[in-house]
Amino acid sequence: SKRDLLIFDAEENLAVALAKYTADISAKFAAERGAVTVVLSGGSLIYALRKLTEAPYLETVDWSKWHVFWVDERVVPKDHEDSNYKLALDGFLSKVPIPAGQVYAINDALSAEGAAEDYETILKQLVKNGVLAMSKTTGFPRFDLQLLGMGPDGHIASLFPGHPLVKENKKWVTHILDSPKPPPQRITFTFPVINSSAYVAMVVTGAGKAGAVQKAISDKKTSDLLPVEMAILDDGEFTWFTDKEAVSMLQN
Ligand SMILES: O=C1O[C@H](COP(=O)(O)O)[C@@H](O)[C@H](O)[C@H]1O
Repeated sequence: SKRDLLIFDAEENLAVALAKYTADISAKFAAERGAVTVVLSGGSLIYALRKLTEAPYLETVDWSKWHVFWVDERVVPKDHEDSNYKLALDGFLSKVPIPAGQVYAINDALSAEGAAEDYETILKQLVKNGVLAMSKTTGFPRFDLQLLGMGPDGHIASLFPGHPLVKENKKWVTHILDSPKPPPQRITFTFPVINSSAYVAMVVTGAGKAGAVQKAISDKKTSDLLPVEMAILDDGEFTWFTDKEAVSMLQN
């Protein structure tokens, strides 16, 4: 597993580089597999994807090959202000021509537990269809690219510091009823799924996240690992996309 730390002078430059990175990975998997499985988080990540909706990528990316998933979702109606689906639809998905049937939103009519089970069933069907790859070593699905953000507390997806869900090692998708960040009811991919990915971009900007970035990037590991420190890919490339503010607490 390879890890890279990219630091940009300005968020604008980060967004430009993130678009090229995503387009290159998209071209690789479209050619190799005929499908590109892309996982989105909610939060600030969606704004950072804005350059993909402009020239040249709007025309050059083969959007027809994209299959879009969420690493986590709040259990609210799809048109609710807290919905990660709505955030991505408004800021990204409505601006690129991905076939609607290849955008896998949660079933918002179900309970959190039901929605997590339903989402895992959809993933298993896509493995059977050959759209979604499986990791030969972990036995979990292997997404081509996960585009993720991190909260100031070091949480990723809806996997929060000190929460028992960070230890889930059987389910692909699980649910949480007591998220410390509202809204409380969510579904989330588990660590084995995140860590089976081929590529992960961890997109983190702003001074408010500098403490978690410092802890995550430090060589000195303590037993109280932040969720972002538990994102260790089995066989993939993990790239931090950061700005100066986010790395302002690093020593070198
Ligand atoms: O609640 C959530 O927060 C994280 C981090 O969001 P950010 O705005 O601080 O980048 C996000 O990655 C996750 O998908 C979302 O549900």
